[in-house]
Amino acid sequence: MAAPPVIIWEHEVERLLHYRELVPRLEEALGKFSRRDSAEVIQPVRNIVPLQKQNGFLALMPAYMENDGVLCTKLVCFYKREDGSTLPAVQATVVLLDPEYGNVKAVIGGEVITDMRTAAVSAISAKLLMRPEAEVLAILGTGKQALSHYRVFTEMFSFKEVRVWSRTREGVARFRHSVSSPVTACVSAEEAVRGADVIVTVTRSTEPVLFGRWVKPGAHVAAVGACRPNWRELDDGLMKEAVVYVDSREGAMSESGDVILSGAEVFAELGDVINGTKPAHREKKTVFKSLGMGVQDAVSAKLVLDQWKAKACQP
Ligand SMILES: NC(=O)C1=CN([C@@H]2O[C@H](COP(=O)(O)OP(=O)(O)OC[C@H]3O[C@@H](n4cnc5c(N)ncnc54)[C@H](O)[C@@H]3O)[C@@H](O)[C@H]2O)C=CC1
Ligand SMILES: O=C(O)C1=NCCCC1
Repeated sequence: MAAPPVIIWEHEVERLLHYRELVPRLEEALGKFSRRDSAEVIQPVRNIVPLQKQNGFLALMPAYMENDGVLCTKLVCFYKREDGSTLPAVQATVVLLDPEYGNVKAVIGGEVITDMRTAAVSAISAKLLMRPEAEVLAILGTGKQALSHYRVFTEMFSFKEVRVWSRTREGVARFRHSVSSPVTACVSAEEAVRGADVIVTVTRSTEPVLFGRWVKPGAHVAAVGACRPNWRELDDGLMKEAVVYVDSREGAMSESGDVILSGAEVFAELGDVINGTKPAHREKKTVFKSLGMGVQDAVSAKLVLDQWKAKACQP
């Protein structure tokens, strides 16, 4: 009989997961995904169940990495909550299975994984697509993703200034209290992004919050919110003039309102740039449209379980 599953909750994940180990694994996984070799990665576009009454969605995100022996699925609910709601915008659990027997090996809290892997992938997009001389980072939104993005971007790069904007003063105040270094609080999204080299959009908005006319030539945008086909964070102007990169083409074509409604062409997946099959247009305006992928959760969860086992074995 298989051993009972290990259960690893959020505070433990927070202790075990570090960007220095996570980022290279995600980069490798993105590259493998874009090779479309079914012995390396099988990851269908996620199944979505609408939760009409609760104004939300349940997404089922399976992934199988045969050569790595990783079989995983995330169950994630996300909601279109109003500001001030005490309920979370995203709730997730990750399940790791043994591909040989099909038994569950581990049940892992999925919120820290979701926050950290999403931010780490945006940071990978910046590493590949921002100009080397980038000095100013702007973050639109001040929730959980804003915080994880701030953490990994300031760990991986040396920005001279970090600007933040939120619709509410309280949002900015809370954010400033949660971070270790000074940030510039901006009263409008336009003020935050004018002249910025890298812009991260991490809002729950369903309408554009970032407009191409505000974005300077050569800037890189990592767009993380707006994960439904009728939701937007970016306007048509930005989508059409930028070179657009995505995590998964299939995901973007079925879920991204910014891609679908603007009619913008998807130039490449991040994995194509990692594999050297498509160029990184650092000199142009670039958009990385993030939607999130099962393989990102799979490698993150495997890392958590490996670290947990290593720590559990220590005397
Ligand atoms: N691409 C990906 O892999 C992932 C995307 N997401 C998405 O990222 C977004 C942010 O997630 P969290 O930080 O966890 O949420 P959160 O609730 O912690 O923060 C959301 C932020 O958006 C702001 N906001 C809400 N409505 C707005 C509007 N109409 N205009 C401007 N700002 C608005 C809030 O004030 C808050 O600062 C969500 O849309 C979520 O679905 C979340 C996880 C993974
Ligand atoms: O990949 C994920 O995890 C999510 N993507 C979009 C919405 C919330 C969670």
